[in-house]
Amino acid sequence: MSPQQLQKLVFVTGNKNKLLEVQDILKGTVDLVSHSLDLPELQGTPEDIAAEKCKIAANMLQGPCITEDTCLCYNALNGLPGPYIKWFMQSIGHEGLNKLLAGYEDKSAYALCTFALSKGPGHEPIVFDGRTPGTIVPARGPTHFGWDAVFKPDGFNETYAEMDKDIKNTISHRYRALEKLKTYLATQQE
Ligand SMILES: Nc1ncnc2c1ncn2[C@H]1C[C@H](O)[C@@H](COP(=O)(O)OP(=O)(O)OP(=O)(O)O)O1
Ligand SMILES: [Mg+2]
Repeated sequence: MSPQQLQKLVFVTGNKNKLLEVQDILKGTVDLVSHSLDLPELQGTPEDIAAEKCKIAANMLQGPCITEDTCLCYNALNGLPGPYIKWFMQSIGHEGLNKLLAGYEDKSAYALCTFALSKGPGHEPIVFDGRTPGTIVPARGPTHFGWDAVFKPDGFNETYAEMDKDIKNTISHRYRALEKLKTYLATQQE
């Protein structure tokens, strides 16, 4: 596809690292414009949170946009901390995220990414999710990106933080959700 044909999308997020990853994954397929806003997030299912966040962003921008919400879900805790991972991470850190599972044999978890796309104010957002299963481990690797250091995806020995970015970006929850978004965008262009 030539650069002129690239579809333009506005990604609203307050998180620089997320933006970098999404730019990397969509490179060559979508012309991504970023808009930094810290959007309010309701409580509820990951889908509801992502959709509502996108509605608010579309209203604020008065135009089409995408937003993303990330969850880290422990199987032993029926999916919690889930969408509240940001606050857990800020309050109890990597060690606390491990200690939460101290009373459980099952250390398995999944990373869940939910993108929402709104065609503009008044349009119901469309939601795309991606999941990567893994295990919660004591922190390993650089610690600058959230909980990446405590999540070891299944089939790998490294944590997300230790992995080569090029590999992470082909197996991550974010990559998987963006594949669905890309497929949807391609059908819109036919
Ligand atoms: N790939 C990732 N690996 C590790 N941590 C992540 C990843 N993506 C996001 N995080 C962190 C950042 C946040 O602490 C939390 C997700 O909360 P979330 O509300 O989705 O992000 P955010 O508030 O930083 O940005 P946004 O403005 O898009 O909502 O998980
Ligand atoms: Mg947020």
